[in-house]
Amino acid sequence: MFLSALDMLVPTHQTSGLWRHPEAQHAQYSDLHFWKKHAAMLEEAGFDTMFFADVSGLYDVYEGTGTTAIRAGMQYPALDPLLLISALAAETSTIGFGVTANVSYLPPYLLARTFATLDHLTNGRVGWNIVTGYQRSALRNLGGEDLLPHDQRYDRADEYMEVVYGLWEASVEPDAIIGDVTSNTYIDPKKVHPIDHSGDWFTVPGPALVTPGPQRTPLLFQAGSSPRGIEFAVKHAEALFFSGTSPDNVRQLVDQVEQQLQAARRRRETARLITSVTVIAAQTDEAAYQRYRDYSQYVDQDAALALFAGWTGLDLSKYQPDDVLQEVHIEGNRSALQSFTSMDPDRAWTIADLAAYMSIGARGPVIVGSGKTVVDELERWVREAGVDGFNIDYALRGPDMTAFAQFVTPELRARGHLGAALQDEAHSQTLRGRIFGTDWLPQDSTGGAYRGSKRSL
Ligand SMILES: Cc1cc2nc3c(=O)[nH]c(=O)nc-3n(C[C@H](O)[C@H](O)[C@H](O)COP(=O)(O)O)c2cc1C
Repeated sequence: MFLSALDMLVPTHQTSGLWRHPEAQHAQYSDLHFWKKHAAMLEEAGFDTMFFADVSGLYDVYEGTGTTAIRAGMQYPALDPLLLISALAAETSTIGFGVTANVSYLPPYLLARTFATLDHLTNGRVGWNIVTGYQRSALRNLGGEDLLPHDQRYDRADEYMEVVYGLWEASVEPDAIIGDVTSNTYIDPKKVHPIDHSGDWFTVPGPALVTPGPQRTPLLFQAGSSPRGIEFAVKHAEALFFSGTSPDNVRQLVDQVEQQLQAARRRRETARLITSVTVIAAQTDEAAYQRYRDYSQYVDQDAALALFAGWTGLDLSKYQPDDVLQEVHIEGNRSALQSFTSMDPDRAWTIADLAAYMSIGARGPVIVGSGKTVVDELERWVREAGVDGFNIDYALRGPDMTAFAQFVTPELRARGHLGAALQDEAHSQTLRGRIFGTDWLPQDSTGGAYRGSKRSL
């Protein structure tokens, strides 16, 4: 079972208001010592990856201002997760690091350099969560006016991928460094190639600034599940993240992905389908429910609505609590809206329902119980939704993940769901190697096909 620990370098990621809980250590998000200990604990507990979300703007749609998000520490302040990864790599040896970086804000040449650098420094343990963004607030601060229309963002992202594949797969040959003292040649210039990319959105001659790391292309994650988002994911992603309120809800996405994989002649085993769940675990079911009830006293529903408003672009402050959320055309995060509308056709979600649901764990379910109860429920999700694993979210950052390690992973291990790859010492220790058994993108993947398409300087 693929196990990822979801987090973000912010005081409040998805569960709102709990920074006020007596056990909360809300300053942890900017504390390197906390992250180092946390990474080591998650690795020991058998997690495949830490997964860092990121946004580059303020959630300022709710009431037309960012006040609620700022007050609540709702994904604000947001530190840059890319800068944390080397320190965590030094503290760990097998866990991977999925990091979000946005193609709408960072030029592909620089993003390719940053991830190639991290691939070297982590010894091949970095992954990239490819996002196109949904916040106007971010773009306004980067010299832009407005987001591109939803589907066009993915068109541009497709071309972005051509550029980075060129830089990672086709620019510098892995054996370019020859270090030949006799001929005074550190790098063989014949093995360094321009990419000469010139397209609708980008002109990048190359060559890449960094030699390929152990994975060349970092493991590719993607989480958009609108129809265009799924099309993009099937073309590029190796780990696909979903979020949905029920196994039926997520099953619809899994079915769409599986059909499209088949249509693209891509084998199902080349993708890992992962859904988000918030877990509140304890020694017994009763103790876990006690924690859940305790947490519920602290939630901040306005902050939850500010998050949803920022995702979708819908200012929910203008609705009445009894108004039913409708599927409308939006240019923001379509899968967030569809989770509570078209993907859940048997239920009419009011704004009050949404606020209550979103307050703990945002779009995903909350699983509460002992290790046995939690693993029973995770197994049910695997059976009914058809997913390969989970992005584990928390309500309280430190205590809930520690409880997961203490109560849930021993049960997962006992049932044979964890740890096989880690015990195989002969196995490659890159992230892709551990998940798929191969360090580089397969040659028949979209990115792998770029390998060997060399040009001369
Ligand atoms: C588990 C998960 C994590 C995500 N993390 C981020 C993130 O860190 N930054 C971001 O901009 N979008 C993030 N998203 C949003 C998606 O990348 C995407 O923008 C969103 O689902 C809208 O895409 P769609 O309209 O194609 O559905 C995440 C989504 C999911 C399900």
